[in-house]
Amino acid sequence: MSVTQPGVERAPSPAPQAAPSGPRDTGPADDSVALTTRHLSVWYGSVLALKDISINIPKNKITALIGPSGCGKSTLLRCYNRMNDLILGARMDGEIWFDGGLISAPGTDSVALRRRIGMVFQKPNPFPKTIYNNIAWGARINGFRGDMDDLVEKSLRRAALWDEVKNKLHRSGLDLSGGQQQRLCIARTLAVEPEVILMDEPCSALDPISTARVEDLMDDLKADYTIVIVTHNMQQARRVSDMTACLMLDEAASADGHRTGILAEFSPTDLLFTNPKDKRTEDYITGRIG
Ligand SMILES: Nc1ncnc2c1ncn2[C@@H]1O[C@H](COP(=O)(O)OP(=O)(O)OP(=O)(O)O)[C@@H](O)[C@H]1O
Repeated sequence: MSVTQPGVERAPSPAPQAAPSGPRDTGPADDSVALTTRHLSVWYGSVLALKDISINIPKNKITALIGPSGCGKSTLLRCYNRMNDLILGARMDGEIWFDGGLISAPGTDSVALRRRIGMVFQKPNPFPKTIYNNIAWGARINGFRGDMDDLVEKSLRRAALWDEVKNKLHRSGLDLSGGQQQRLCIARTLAVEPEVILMDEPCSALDPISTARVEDLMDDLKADYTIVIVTHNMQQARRVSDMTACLMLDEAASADGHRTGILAEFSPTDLLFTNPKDKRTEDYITGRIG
């Protein structure tokens, strides 16, 4: 899908976006879609980082975001749980819908949103706490009042880590290997029972065996969760994802060292890698541009 929309370089007014008027708009009614992104553009200060992105992230599938460095993959990912709000000067225009709510609108409760749309980062970042408390702490501050032992075990099992740590739950999470730490972070995310899990290059710091374990886990998790993963590894995108969005640098808009990303193509992964519709996608996946 080639995306060219006139006029989108214009920076939006810093004034808050007006809430939809009239009868409450509940967004697109398609049960197979978890997140609908319409004409999303993102600025850092006056720099347009992402231009006019429209994609539907399917429910209970894995969607990969690929593309050259600086094309805005992480920026797009962070829009889905409003992590960009934490970056001074970042702002977005356009719409993101989730479960009938316009989550891109001002006034969205980003803390509540992040409970439903969790995130796993590039570098495993367990808390400097015990394995048990890595799970329990987040659940507790999110109001969990049930059987904590049960929740810890369930989350660790779901993240395929239980057998490796069940006899050392009160050792520090930092004592685990990198791959185990990443699965602990996934377990911590699962403990809050999100609906969507965003993963920003979750395997880039891991060895091939740990990577394979996380990929197997992702495949297992998609029965219950929607997953969006940023990856530089095209083989990984091919192995794990159902849909792939290939972002590209917009040559016309990227200037003075600033980079603007656009969507080149959003297709089922097997099609994108075997029969890309867009020449830029083809050039990227065949290594002609990087
Ligand atoms: N906090 C920030 N402040 C200012 N500009 C930023 C910030 N984060 C990202 N950018 C800019 O936005 C653009 C997109 O960056 P982003 O990290 O989203 O791209 P990416 O495709 O994920 O890159 P990479 O593959 O190298 O991780 C880049 O030009 C980057 O310099």
